[in-house]
Amino acid sequence: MHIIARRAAISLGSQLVSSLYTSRLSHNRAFSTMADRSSEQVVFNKPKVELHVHLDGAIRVQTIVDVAKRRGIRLPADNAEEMKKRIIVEEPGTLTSFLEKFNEYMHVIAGDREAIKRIAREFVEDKANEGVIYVEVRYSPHLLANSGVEPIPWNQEEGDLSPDEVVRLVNEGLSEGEREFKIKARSILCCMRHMPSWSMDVVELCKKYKDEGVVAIDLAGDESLNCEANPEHRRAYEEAVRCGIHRTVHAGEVGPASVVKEAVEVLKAERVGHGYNTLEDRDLYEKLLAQNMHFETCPISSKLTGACDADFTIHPVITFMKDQANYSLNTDDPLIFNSNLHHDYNTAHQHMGFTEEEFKRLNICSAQSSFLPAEEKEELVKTLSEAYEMIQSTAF
Ligand SMILES: O=c1[nH]cnc2c1ncn2[C@@H]1O[C@H](CO)[C@@H](O)[C@H]1O
Repeated sequence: MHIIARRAAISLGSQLVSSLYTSRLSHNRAFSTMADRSSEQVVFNKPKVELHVHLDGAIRVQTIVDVAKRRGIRLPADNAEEMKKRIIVEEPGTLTSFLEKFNEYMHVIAGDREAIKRIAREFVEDKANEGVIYVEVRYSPHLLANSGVEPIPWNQEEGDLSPDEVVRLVNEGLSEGEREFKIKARSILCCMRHMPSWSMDVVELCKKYKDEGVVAIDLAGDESLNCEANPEHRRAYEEAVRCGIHRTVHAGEVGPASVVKEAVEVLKAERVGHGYNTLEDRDLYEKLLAQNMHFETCPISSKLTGACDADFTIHPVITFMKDQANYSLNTDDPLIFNSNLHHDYNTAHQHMGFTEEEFKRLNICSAQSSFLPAEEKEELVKTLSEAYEMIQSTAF
């Protein structure tokens, strides 16, 4: 009964999505994520899976402006268009300079219960509008809290919103969005490379909320400054393994292949966030290909963070595609990249030679590599296969 209901929800989601779509994004839809890509073609107008996107990098600019007004927080710009100009990265830079962009707005959202729930709900709406039927969204509960976290982030005054309550609020917002927009959303909790003292807390939160939508642990942040995982991160990942918590790690985005090797061999990552520099170590790459390791790639992000060459025609994801590797296409931080998932797919199509068949294949790979329980994963794969007309749908 439960499974049928879930399945109905997913199929309804895909029907809804396809019925809403034309080959071009409507202005409203594009505006809802503040990415003015209204004239952009939609090359893959089919249900999709997204596995690597940061909640705090996927907030609507309008929401930041609204919340700042309500809370009486002064922003350097008081309208969305001006604020957007301050936040977005338009030219390739570095991962370090990109990460500084979070300083522009995180103090507005952090510590505010209504805002946190709102960004989670709106996130699901935006993903539904991009044709995503299953998404795993990640964030650091500590970076949205203002109590029970040391140091308190974003120069906030101490308040009473703990990382634990942040997770509950995000879960509520995501669940509301799921019910309203008929797609499935799960979350991944991030440890931060520069804050090893938070990592044991993060794994405890993953354990506590395992049955309420939290599916995995991640390690995010600037790997260029922290090439080797701190022992506290290692301990958190050991605990995750011990308790059956799924694991992904940002590695080989800007750091060398050795970070990927450590992620897989020491931290026991089941998926690699980005992973482009794996290609620098042929043996490692071949080993990971043989293991069917999943790479969560983010083309637009990789250009703007300077992780990869700005010339998309020589992008590492082309090698993944040619080798028929197991990888996904993702937005990473659509707010800061002024982007959306269609833009990543369009780029892959226009500059990297991606075909409709490859889009289908990589989405099936993504579903298979999701952190859903086996039964739900099977349902997701089946829903995609049917939508892609890869198997006959069987009537009950
Ligand atoms: O591309 C990325 N690489 C590494 N860290 C990132 C990236 N995008 C966002 N974050 C970091 O992850 C935190 C939790 O969501 C964000 O606050 C940001 O610091």
